[in-house]
Amino acid sequence: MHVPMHPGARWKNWKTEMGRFNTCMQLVVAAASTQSEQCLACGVRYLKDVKIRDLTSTAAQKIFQDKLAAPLIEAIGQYFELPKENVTVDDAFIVRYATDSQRGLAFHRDGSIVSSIVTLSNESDYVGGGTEFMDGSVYRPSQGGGILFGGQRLHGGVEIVRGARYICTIFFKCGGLSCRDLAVKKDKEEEGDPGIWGAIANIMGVGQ
Ligand SMILES: O=C(O)CCC(=O)C(=O)O
Ligand SMILES: [Fe+2]
Repeated sequence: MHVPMHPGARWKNWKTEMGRFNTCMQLVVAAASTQSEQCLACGVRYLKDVKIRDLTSTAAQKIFQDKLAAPLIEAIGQYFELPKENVTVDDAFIVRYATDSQRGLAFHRDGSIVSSIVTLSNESDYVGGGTEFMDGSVYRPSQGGGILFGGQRLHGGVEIVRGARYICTIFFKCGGLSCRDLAVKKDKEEEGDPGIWGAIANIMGVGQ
């Protein structure tokens, strides 16, 4: 199996592991039913992301573990030359883009060492969409296909123009190494909290 890693790569064997449509849809349905349970319990409306660890379906949890996380960790060990026994899922989500809610995602870095984005929707279910990198390349794998890339590489979600696009986004860490603290710090800065170094820079009157 050859997986080119720059700047985002299709992971070609993934389709056979997932069994395509049914398995993908099981994850989407599990996300939707988790969401409606949350609705009943607390009135919160599902709009965007459902964490894999919050999925109420144990079958869906198992699909994620067996068909996605485990084989992806193998691929990460192989292609990123990381010790696979130390690579774990830090966080993972089912994300929905739709014209009536979030259409896309601005350029950003993930709080991960390596990220994977896997298409769950059928390609005829949406127009537009895909993962874009700074060199202008856009990856739009068909249902059951995915990409792996270094989480610190700037990337964004292209806006969809029709329909709904479901993806599974997975953030991997390696041992104690994740870029989560960095990501949280950057988010805070963007929200106007300058953080300790920013505060010192402000006091001293120097820019960062
Ligand atoms: O929509 C995409 O393909 C990008 C998603 C993404 O970058 C993320 O969820 O962190
Ligand atoms: Fe991302």
